[in-house]
Amino acid sequence: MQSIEQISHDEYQMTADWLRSQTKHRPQVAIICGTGLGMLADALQHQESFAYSDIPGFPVSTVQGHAGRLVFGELKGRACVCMQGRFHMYEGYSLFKTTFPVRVFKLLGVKTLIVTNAAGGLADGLKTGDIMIIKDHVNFPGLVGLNPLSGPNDDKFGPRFPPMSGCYDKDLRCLAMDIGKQLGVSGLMHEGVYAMVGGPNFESIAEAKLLHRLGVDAVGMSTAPEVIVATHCGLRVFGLSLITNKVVKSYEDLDSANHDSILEVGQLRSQTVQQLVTELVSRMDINNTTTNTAI
Ligand SMILES: O=P(O)(O)O[C@H]1O[C@H](CO)[C@@H](O)[C@H]1O
Ligand SMILES: Nc1nc2[nH]cnc2c(=O)[nH]1
Repeated sequence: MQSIEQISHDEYQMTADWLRSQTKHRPQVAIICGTGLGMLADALQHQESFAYSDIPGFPVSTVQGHAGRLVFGELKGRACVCMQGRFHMYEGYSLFKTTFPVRVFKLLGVKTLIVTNAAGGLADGLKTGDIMIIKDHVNFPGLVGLNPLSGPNDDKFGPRFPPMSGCYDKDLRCLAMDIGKQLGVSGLMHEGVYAMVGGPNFESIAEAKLLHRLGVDAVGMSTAPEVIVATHCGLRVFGLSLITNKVVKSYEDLDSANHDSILEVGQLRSQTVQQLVTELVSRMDINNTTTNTAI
């Protein structure tokens, strides 16, 4: 079990207040950039950015490909905040710390969270470079009690037992698929189930076969805790995985996953993912939220 080193409401509030005092931007959409996808923030106009190390209470990024900056700005006139770098359990952070920014975003007035990640493809139909819109997740750490909502519930954020069915907003998933068609990239686009594992090692072949048999389409080491915390506090969520590698599922396959080529695939698809997210933000119903009631 994780140690329950809970973060108080006041600590989230203090970080949100500090950010409010430093920038005039009032974001309605937050975007978390996955490994190799930090360029999503480059599309923001009228940027103001803060190194994580300068933000009170924020953890710092330790993974290559995660710049460690919070970037405020606008996408087609819509106020956004972008995390250029996320926090992972395998870095040694508690799940409360890995998800810390999500509650800060809620306190800043964000209504929609867009999560992106690099993931290994397990489904036969997924190729390297494909984009998988996340329709659901399996939170493996959560199944054994490692959950960012463990410990006393903070009712100011949401209920003790939040439902997770429907946590990836259906309207946004449909809109993303339509945008993919209009951008001429529907051949790259799929919908599927993402599984979070703890990492930092990539899967053994037996683990890969197991995940595949369980119905997992893509696997990574992030995202599910952020989505759980966002859903708990009533944020609408959209998620996408860039398939950066095919997970090795056969003892005859001599290939193996590595972080450098994962970063390269991010680079290769940067423009497409950027266009997709920009269009999604500009065309989403900005005032629509989930039915989950919270502050
Ligand atoms: O999930 P993101 O942060 O996109 O990164 C994925 O890629 C990294 C491994 O190369 C791991 O951190 C994994 O989770
Ligand atoms: N666990 C895991 N995470 C990844 N992130 C990017 N690719 C992979 C992968 O194959 N497995």
